[in-house]
Amino acid sequence: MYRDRDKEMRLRECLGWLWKTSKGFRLPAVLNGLTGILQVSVSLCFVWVCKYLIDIVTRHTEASLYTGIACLIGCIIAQLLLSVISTRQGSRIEIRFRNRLRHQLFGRILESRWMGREKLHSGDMLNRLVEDVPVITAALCRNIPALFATGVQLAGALYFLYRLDPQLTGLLLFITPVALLFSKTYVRRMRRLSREIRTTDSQVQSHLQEQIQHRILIRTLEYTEQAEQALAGLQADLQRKVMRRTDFSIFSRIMVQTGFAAGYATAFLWGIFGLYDGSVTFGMMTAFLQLVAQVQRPMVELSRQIPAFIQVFTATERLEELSSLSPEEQGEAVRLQGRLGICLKDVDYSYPGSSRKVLQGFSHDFLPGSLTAVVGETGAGKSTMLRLMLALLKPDRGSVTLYNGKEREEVSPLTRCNLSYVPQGNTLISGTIRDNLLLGKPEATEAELQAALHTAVADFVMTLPEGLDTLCGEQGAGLSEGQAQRIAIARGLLRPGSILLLDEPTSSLDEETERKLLERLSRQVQDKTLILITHRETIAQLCTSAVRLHKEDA
Ligand SMILES: Nc1ncnc2c1ncn2[C@@H]1O[C@H](COP(=O)(O)OP(=O)(O)OP(=O)(O)O)[C@@H](O)[C@H]1O
Repeated sequence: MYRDRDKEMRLRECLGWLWKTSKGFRLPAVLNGLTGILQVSVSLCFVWVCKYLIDIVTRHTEASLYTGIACLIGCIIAQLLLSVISTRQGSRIEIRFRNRLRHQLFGRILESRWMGREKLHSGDMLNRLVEDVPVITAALCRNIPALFATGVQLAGALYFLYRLDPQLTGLLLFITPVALLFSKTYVRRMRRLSREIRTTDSQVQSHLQEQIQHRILIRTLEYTEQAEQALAGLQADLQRKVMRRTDFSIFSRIMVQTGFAAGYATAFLWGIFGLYDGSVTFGMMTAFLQLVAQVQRPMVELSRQIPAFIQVFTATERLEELSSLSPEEQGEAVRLQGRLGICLKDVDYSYPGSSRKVLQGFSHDFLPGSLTAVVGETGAGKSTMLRLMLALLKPDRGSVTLYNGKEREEVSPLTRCNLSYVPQGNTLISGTIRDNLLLGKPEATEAELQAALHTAVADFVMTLPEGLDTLCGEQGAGLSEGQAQRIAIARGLLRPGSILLLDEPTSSLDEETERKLLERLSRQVQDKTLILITHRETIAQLCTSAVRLHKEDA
């Protein structure tokens, strides 16, 4: 009982989501459906004109043969034109809808709240954007409008056939077991199989993405063979599941198509005997055969489309999960003027699902214009503290406040514009060094770029043959760790925020470069408040103050 109710609810939710998501594309899709209906009407006219012409030439009807031929040519031209219009129109709506949906979901992923850990693997998210979005858009822009046209074609052909021979129509309907495809058991089983396939497909993509991204590491760990074996295992699982669904749909389709074949044979024999005893004209016989094809084509189409429609529900569930990722607070950025301080007061924080308090009753006031070193053993909560300042995480208790001489503002995603963050490790993106720097300040001048590079002790960039236009690969490939780190610091310096957060900025630098960096930062960045995480006491001593975090604080 419960499972049924649950499923029905989910189905309704899926339809609701599809309805909401297709806003702005429903009217064009309906218009495309109408073009399809028009196409169907013309093809039924064509059948009627054929019968009419044959009846004229076999002297069963008296009328103008030339008018009939003109109508026949008219039908053929109209069919061609409508087919061109509907294909063009369909693909235009579909690509626009696909782009919009992907754009919306991409935005939602980028804006979603981060709880210290991603809910879904990035490969899985990518798989949903690449594979599930087209399933939805094809269904809404092409398959559903085509389904309406198919329904009209079926109804029209059945009506026409009924007018010619009610008994044959009844017999055809009885023989075709299309209802099988609508049965609850069929739909339920198909949905389960589709869901399993999509989940495994995501696992394959996640595996591929992760192993390709870390292929050098994989090679150095001599893990290549195992990585390939793991892929083979996942792919074998995917293949098994796909074949299970294929076998199931072949079985259902064979049942339906056997009915169709029997229907065609029945209509043919019916006509033959009718012709023999004179109750059927040649025109009627031609119409019979054409109409049976017109009834069968939509039914075969329907039986082919149903598994695709069931996949729409699986895709909807997967995309709905992306679109329901809760977004961060949206609104106008709150920028505070002048030098800023940031004050943490009685802050407690534990990551979701963990009882361990990473910070407990932590208080410190990072004064405006100060240069503070945050030191502490690994795992003491240094990076967590920066994440709280950036409002990526929210304290369980206590407050984190930004202030200047006049205003105080609790940190939120809207105050993030006041902070500039240089995370640990290599964070360069593929493109030129200039592209990377401009991420910090898109309108920065050449002089500003060079000044930032100088402060970050990254003057080496200007000595490279291509200078600022030197290309670097993903994650700064082509540069040393220490070079990439300094370019990332220069990018952070360009950002307009008044507080600069540096998470272990000197981990890949030699002592001399490290000292130079610190000197330049303290001399040339006097309008900013600097907070830097370090493991080195020598660096801490160069700062104006130091905060020490201990694991036992937890
Ligand atoms: N996303 C997360 N989910 C759950 N626990 C986490 C998460 N990130 C960090 N932790 C835990 O929180 C604690 C503090 O981590 P944090 O990264 O803040 O330490 P850290 O002092 O910056 O360490 P390090 O010097 O090694 O960078 C650690 O025990 C870590 O296991």
